[in-house]
Amino acid sequence: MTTAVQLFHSLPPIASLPTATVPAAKSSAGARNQPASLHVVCASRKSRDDDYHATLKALNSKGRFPRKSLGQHYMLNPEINGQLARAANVEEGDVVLEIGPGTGSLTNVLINSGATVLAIEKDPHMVDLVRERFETTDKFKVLQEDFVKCHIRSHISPILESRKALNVSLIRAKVVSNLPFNISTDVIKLLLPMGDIFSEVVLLLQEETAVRLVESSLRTSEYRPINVFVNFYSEPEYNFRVPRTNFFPQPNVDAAVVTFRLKQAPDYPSVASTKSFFSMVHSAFNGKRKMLRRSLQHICPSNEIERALGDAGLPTTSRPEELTLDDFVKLYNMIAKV
Ligand SMILES: C[S@@+](CC[C@H](N)C(=O)[O-])C[C@H]1O[C@@H](n2cnc3c(N)ncnc32)[C@H](O)[C@@H]1O
Repeated sequence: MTTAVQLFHSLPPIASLPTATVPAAKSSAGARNQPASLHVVCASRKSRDDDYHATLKALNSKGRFPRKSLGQHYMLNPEINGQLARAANVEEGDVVLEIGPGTGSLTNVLINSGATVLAIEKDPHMVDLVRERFETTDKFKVLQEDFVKCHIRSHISPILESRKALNVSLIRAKVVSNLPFNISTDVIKLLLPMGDIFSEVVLLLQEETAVRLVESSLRTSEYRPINVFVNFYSEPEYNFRVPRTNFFPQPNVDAAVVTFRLKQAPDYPSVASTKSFFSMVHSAFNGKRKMLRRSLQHICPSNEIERALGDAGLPTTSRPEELTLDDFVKLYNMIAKV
């Protein structure tokens, strides 16, 4: 088996690594392809922390080689970790959930920003690695669990409660993570409805996913129930693109940072039942080519659906990809029998 060290010797020296491009401030989604205002040299010459060599050294100390099945693409650029922390405005006293700390490069930045970090890591070897790395601080705890299966509320709530007992005004935690791409949709579905315990969710996602979640427009084939879901529970913002050259090993795709500012329950669109609302949205998209008056016939007769669409100011021939979140809410409130 190839070890990290063998691979390391087959890789180019740091000085020849490519340049990562990161805007200094949050950009609007539309600014994605404009020239960035700050050019950051990959594996910064100033900071050797968590650069290319340090990452390989850490992996080798445990005899580990990155596993594809665990989405192990480690961040080599400390500047991007800093940008992730800044996107969530991480500051002294914050409680941050990190999914998949890996070698702890982002964790280190979060702790140095003053946060207490709860990390959930599936790979037991990486759990050992970060546990040893941060053993001298009481601002770090790692649990060896599959995030998708763990009960995150029961882990975070006691930490927030203990803060309250100390009269600290912190009410909600933040999430900052460089995620394995293959669990990102599951993570988003789990976290976005938790606006009572999380204020911001900042994720490094596959770029295509980031664009689909934040920018998908009406009347395009990319517009899906997940877009209705994301806008129901949060205000998403595309922050910046992260070229694939910043990871080890290099993935086949670029990444991007997205911030989801979570709404709290009183700010959710008013529906009698979120469960039956999203069930209606899914039914509508199941018949993608169908008009709503047909695909939602199991909820109420088509003439009533036509009337409701008309009352909502929409054509009676509307299809799901033509409805905004507000349109779906209006339609649901007129036709659902909860
Ligand atoms: C993309 S790497 C990022 C590592 C580190 N955060 C970094 O920036 O270099 C993803 C990390 O998530 C871990 N991981 C993969 N699947 C996971 C899961 N279901 N639950 C928790 N952690 C997981 C991997 O072992 C790996 O450490």
